[in-house]
Amino acid sequence: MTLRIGVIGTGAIGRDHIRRITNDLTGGEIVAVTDVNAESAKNVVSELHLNAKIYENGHDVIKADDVDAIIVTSWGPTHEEFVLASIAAGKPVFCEKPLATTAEGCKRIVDAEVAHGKQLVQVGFMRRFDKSYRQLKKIFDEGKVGEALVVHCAHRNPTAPGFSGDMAITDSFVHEIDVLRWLLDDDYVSCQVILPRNTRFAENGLQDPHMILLETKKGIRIDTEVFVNCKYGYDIQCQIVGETGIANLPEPQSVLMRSEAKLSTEIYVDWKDRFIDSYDVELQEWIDSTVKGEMNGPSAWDGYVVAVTSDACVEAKHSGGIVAIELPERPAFYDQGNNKVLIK
Ligand SMILES: NC(=O)c1ccc[n+]([C@@H]2O[C@H](COP(=O)([O-])OP(=O)(O)OC[C@H]3O[C@@H](n4cnc5c(N)ncnc54)[C@H](O)[C@@H]3O)[C@@H](O)[C@H]2O)c1
Ligand SMILES: O[C@H]1[C@H](O)[C@@H](O)[C@H](O)[C@@H](O)[C@H]1O
Repeated sequence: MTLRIGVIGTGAIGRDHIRRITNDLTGGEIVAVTDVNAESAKNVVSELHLNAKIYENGHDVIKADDVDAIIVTSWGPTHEEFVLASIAAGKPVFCEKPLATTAEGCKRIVDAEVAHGKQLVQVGFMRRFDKSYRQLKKIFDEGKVGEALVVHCAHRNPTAPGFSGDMAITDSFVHEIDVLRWLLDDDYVSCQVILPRNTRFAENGLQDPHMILLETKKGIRIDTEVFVNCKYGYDIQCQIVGETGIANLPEPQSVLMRSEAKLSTEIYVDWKDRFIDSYDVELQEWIDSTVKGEMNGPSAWDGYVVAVTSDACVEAKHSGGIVAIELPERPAFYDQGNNKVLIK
């Protein structure tokens, strides 16, 4: 069976997902697209040679009889509305992060999904599908470094065009919030944000870098340097310090060069290149599981937890204090074990 997919938002990542589903993946076909910028939707259809209908708006895509599942890749503030409409229509929906821009919005989605009675929502936290994170999780789960005590991370972008306010937390650090609780099988209880000396390359009054500290239920301490104008490249680091050893996130594979009196390897500069395989795996698994009527990726509950944690980090940044992270009890609905990504 081919999954007939409607895409809402044909900007950077929407177009990229359409391209991979059309050219690289199997089992899915883009049959409907829309964008508030009609020209963008038209260009995607013609440039990628899609056999897809262009709709006036997202709600018409969701309602279309020949659309089995939805991908939401519009701007963050529009996600909640389209995800709620997809649940109301009983259609599976893959929503890029953020699930909603507020924790309350994410909770409304969780409540709607629970009331619907079947998991329909997957959130686009692609690091869980990254080969290197999966290798790290496998080593950790096999007990090769013992129980985790401390985790050191870095999230570095070369530049941050369009960033303002707290986006280093709400747009970038959200990936660590998601992937670390998945990696460690734990949840957060508190956070603190330390503001180091600012780089002269930070624009629009941005603070850069941030040092973000998280404490988990099991007592693991996590420190992350989020540095979005680091200049030298796109660099994601993660090191688990365990009771019996240390496990590092593998570096992306790259040719080791001896040239001009230097031993060197390249560093990616674009997150799209660093995570290209992860997006492929993420969407292939989403298509495959959706066709089987399952939902295996990051759930609406995971999207909600990220939003609550990210709000707490923003509060901690502005207050300078340690902020408690409080979550309601996870609904039993999400305990069914079908929202765990299987490790390959
Ligand atoms: N998982 C990741 O690593 C990752 C990476 C990049 C972006 N994202 C997320 O994906 C989303 C899109 O990001 P982007 O970089 O593609 O942005 P973008 O601005 O390039 O594209 C967004 C598109 O949505 C369209 N749009 C906005 N409102 C709409 C509406 N109501 N209906 C239809 N179309 C609408 C815009 O016209 C634009 O073409 C963001 O939420 C972003 O955080 C996730
Ligand atoms: O910091 C960037 C992240 O590393 C990417 O994965 C994208 O989410 C991008 O939107 C962020 O700006």
